[in-house]
Formats: sequence, structure tokens, C-alpha cells
Amino acid sequence: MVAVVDLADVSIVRGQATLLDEISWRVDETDRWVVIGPNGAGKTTLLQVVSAQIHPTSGVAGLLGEVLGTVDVFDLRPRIGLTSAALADRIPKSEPVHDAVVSASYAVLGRWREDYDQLDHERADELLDQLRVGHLAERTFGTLSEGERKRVQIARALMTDPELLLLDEPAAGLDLTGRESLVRTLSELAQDPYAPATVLVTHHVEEIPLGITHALLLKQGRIVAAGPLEATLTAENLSATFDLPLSLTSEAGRWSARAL
Ligand SMILES: Nc1ncnc2c1ncn2[C@@H]1O[C@H](COP(=O)(O)OP(=O)(O)OP(=O)(O)O)[C@@H](O)[C@H]1O
Repeated sequence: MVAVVDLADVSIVRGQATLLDEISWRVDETDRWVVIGPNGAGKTTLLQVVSAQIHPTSGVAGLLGEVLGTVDVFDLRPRIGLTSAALADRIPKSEPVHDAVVSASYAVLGRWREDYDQLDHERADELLDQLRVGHLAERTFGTLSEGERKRVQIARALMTDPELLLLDEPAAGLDLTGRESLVRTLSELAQDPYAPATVLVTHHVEEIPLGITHALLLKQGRIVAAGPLEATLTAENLSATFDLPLSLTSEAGRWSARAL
């Protein structure tokens, strides 16, 4: 099995604060991980490391067979697809949806390509169809609903055919219909054997799609538990992660939690 992410004792320290504390974590190429933890646990910081946005203060971060700090991050970033609220804010409201997807390589490389070839345009259209927003290709990004924007962002993240897909709270801000619809699409993606290794960050077990294989529970920069989903996502571990006695149920592959 090839490791896509291989962190060994990775810490991130900012001033007096330890954002990540000796994290060791391996993601293999067929894995689909969910990272769960309360506000401030370090989830976004962890994604910043594995998207080659920041370097560890200490420890070793292996990414796609390279070691962060010994390789040009501009070579690594096109191999990683990332969606986050911060990145979405950088898509101009006036940008047509098709262009927002086809220009993904510009976003990761910081380099504008004068012309995209026909295959790029076809791939962008296929991805928009796959994410069920093909009919919105001619609309501008600013006119889309929150749920539609999330889908366009995922299409954009997949445009460079990444080896690692990182989704930071993809269902945040969606209503129930929007969430359920997105979870269904994410389930298709997670169960697609040709999809890249995936890491999905969320606060809510209800947002875990079918096809997720592993879970990492994070609290105050430390791993509470990590491993295969069923063995890791237990009421005990989740209660420890959120500092709240919780009951946890799983029905037909979907999860829900509530306070005891
Ligand atoms: N530059 C910094 N200096 C000091 N503390 C920081 C810095 N950046 C982030 N933090 C703190 O690190 C902690 C982890 O932040 P992070 O954004 O990774 O958490 P998170 O799990 O993604 O939270 P949320 O679920 O609220 O998005 C937070 O307490 C945050 O305030």
C-alpha cells in the first residue's frame, strides 16, 4: 500500500500555542478518512499541513512520497485537491462556473495558462456533471446557492486529477436538503474506486458519507483515536473528543450522535 500522507510526530507551534501536538498519521491511497473534532481542535491546521500550505515546527511530514521542506511545494500542490471556505472566498463572484473549474490549475500553480485545451474543457464539464451542477456551467459563481457552490468547489478540486482530495467542512452552512444531497454525492465519490485518497473534515457525524473507511478524532491538537471507522468511531471515543457524554448510532452506514 502506498502512503499518500505519512506524518511522524508532527507538531505545529505558533507563539505559546501548540496547534498540533506530535501527530503521527498515515493515509493510504485507497483510504477515505473523516477527521472529527470540536472547534479549535486543529482540524484546519492539519489540512494545512497535508495540503503543503504550512511546514511542521517539528516532526516529519511525508506527502505523496516526498518530504515537506525538501521539495518545491509548487510541485506538490497541483497533486492535491482542496476545498475550504477560505478558498471559496477567493473565487470571484463574477467568474462563470465553467471557468472557475477549468482554471483550477491557475489556482494551485499561480500561473495563468493562456488557453486551455479541449480536453480541459471537457474534463471541467464532466466533473460539473458528476457533481450534479452541469446545468449551471454558464452561470456566474456569485449567483449560486451555498450548496451549488460547494459542488463547484469539489469539481474544481478534482480538476487537476489530484492524488489526494481534502474537503474542509464541505456541508457547513447547508440546510437539511442540501446536506443530505451533498452527502449522497460525497458517498458516490467515496465509493468510487478511481477517486483519490480523501480526507473530509467535519464537526458532525451526520455528515459522514458512505464509503468513508477511517476516522481520526482530534482534540486540542492531539489524536484521541485513529483507525478503521467502525472500531474508531465509538460513543466512548466521540464523548472523549467532545468532552460530552454522547450516544452514537449507525443505521445503513449513516451516523448520528446526541447528548446522553
Ligand atoms: N497563528 C496562530 N497563533 C495562535 N493560535 C492559532 C493560530 N492559528 C490558529 N490558532 C489556534 O489553533 C487552534 C486550532 O485551530 P484550527 O483552525 O486548526 O481548528 P479547527 O479544528 O479547524 O477549528 P474549527 O472547527 O473551529 O474550524 C485554535 O484554537 C486557533 O485559535
